[in-house]
Order: sequence, then C-alpha cells, then structure tokens
Amino acid sequence: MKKLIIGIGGITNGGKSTLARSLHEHIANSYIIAQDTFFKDDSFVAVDSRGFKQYDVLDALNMDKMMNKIQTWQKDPVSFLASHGLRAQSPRGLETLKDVYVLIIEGFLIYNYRPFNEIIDKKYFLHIPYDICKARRCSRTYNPPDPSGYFDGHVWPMYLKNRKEMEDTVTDIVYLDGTQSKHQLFSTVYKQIEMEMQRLTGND
Ligand SMILES: Nc1ncnc2c1ncn2[C@@H]1O[C@H](COP(=O)(O)OP(=O)(O)O)[C@@H](O)[C@H]1O
Ligand SMILES: NC(=O)c1ccc[n+]([C@@H]2O[C@H](COP(=O)(O)O)[C@@H](O)[C@H]2O)c1
Repeated sequence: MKKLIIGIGGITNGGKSTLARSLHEHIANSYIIAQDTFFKDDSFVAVDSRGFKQYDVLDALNMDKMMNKIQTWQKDPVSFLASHGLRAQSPRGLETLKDVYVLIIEGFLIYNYRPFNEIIDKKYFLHIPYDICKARRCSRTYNPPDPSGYFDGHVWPMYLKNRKEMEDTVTDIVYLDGTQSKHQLFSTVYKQIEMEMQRLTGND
C-alpha cells in the first residue's frame, strides 16, 4: 500500500476548501483533514488591545490534535477510512492506482507548522490579490463574525507575516493563482497528483 499526502494551503478565501473538495471527489480513497475544524474555543483565543481576537496565528489552533488525527491516518489509512464511515474502493478505470491512499491536508497555516512540512509530499499554496481577498472575505460569515476593521487590522497583516515566515523556511511549495477558474485550478493540480500516484505505483 502506498500513501500520498497533499497540502492545499494558502490565503483566507483563496479557494482551498473548494479545490480540496474537488480533488477528494475525484480521487478514490482520499480524505480531507481541514485545519479550520481545529480552532480552539473562542474563550481560549487571545485578544489584542483593540479587542481583535487573534485567530490568524497558530496559537489559535489545536495543532497537536490535528497532528494526532494525521498520524492515525498514517498508521492505517484503511482502518482510518472505515472509522470515518468510508470503505476503501477501486477507482474507476485506474485499477493500478487502487493501492494509493491520499490524504489532503487543507488550511491557511499548514506550512507554518513545522511538523507538517516533513510529512506533506506535495505542497500547494493558493494566493489571490488583496482586493479579491477582501471582497471574498467580506461576503462570508465566520463564527464569530469578523468585527468591523478586522480584515485590515488583523487578517491581512497576519497573512503577510505568516507568508513571509513560510517563504523563509519552506522551499518546495507550488504556488497557484487563485484567480484562475475553479476548473482550471482543479485540472492543473489533479494532473500532477495523478502523475505522482502513477510514479508511486511504478506506472510512469
Ligand atoms: N477559483 C475560484 N474563482 C472564483 N471564486 C472562487 C474560486 N475558488 C473559490 N471561490 C469562492 O471563494 C470563496 C471562498 O472559497 P473557499 O474554497 O471556501 O476558500 P478558503 O477555503 O481558501 O477560505 C467561496 O465563495 C468560493 O465559491
Ligand atoms: N472557524 C473558526 O472558528 C473561525 C473563527 C473566526 C475566524 N476564523 C477565520 O478563519 C480563517 C481561516 O479559514 P479560511 O482560510 O477558510 O478563511 C482565518 O482568517 C480566521 O480569521 C475562523
């Protein structure tokens, strides 16, 4: 059995969940672990002097818990899928790839957490310009909702800081232009993953 771990990282509202979901739909025996399901309870998130909750930092997330879930998958993907109500299956027409189990790790701060960089085989990072990011963010409602001024006062400056830190420490990232169509992004990444799966199963 072969295992492949794909990272779909990037800016808030860059299209990470959308891309991760399409990949999952098209790759048999794949599973998504999403970082935004590991936020700490609101009461444990620090607040700055302006009253802004510090959500866009690793401290706001239960990264140990996320790592534990990933390790459970790594130990035994078949049991992992079964315990999440999924049965391992043969992909349509690609019999030879059936023994590849694919984990998709999706999130806005996955490459800022060092242990992940060692285990992610293919690292993708979606980016979009400030204006598009702000527009997409403003049309979405988080829980708790963004207070007024949150994007410019917290989200964007933290994005710039986290991105710089990532660029200074991680070198093997494939950058994706999140202004491309959903289909274009899916098709670019899917082709590369398919090639990687073929390489793993010795079919290239
Ligand atoms: N390639 C794209 N082009 C235009 N809009 C997109 C694209 N990908 C995602 N979106 C839209 O942007 C918003 C955020 O997408 P989402 O996948 O939830 O982003 P993220 O997980 O990075 O926060 C959604 O309204 C989604 O439909
Ligand atoms: N899911 C939550 O509990 C929660 C709460 C408040 C803010 N957020 C925001 O989620 C963003 C990260 O997720 P996305 O990359 O999907 O936008 C961060 O910018 C953070 O400000 C999430």
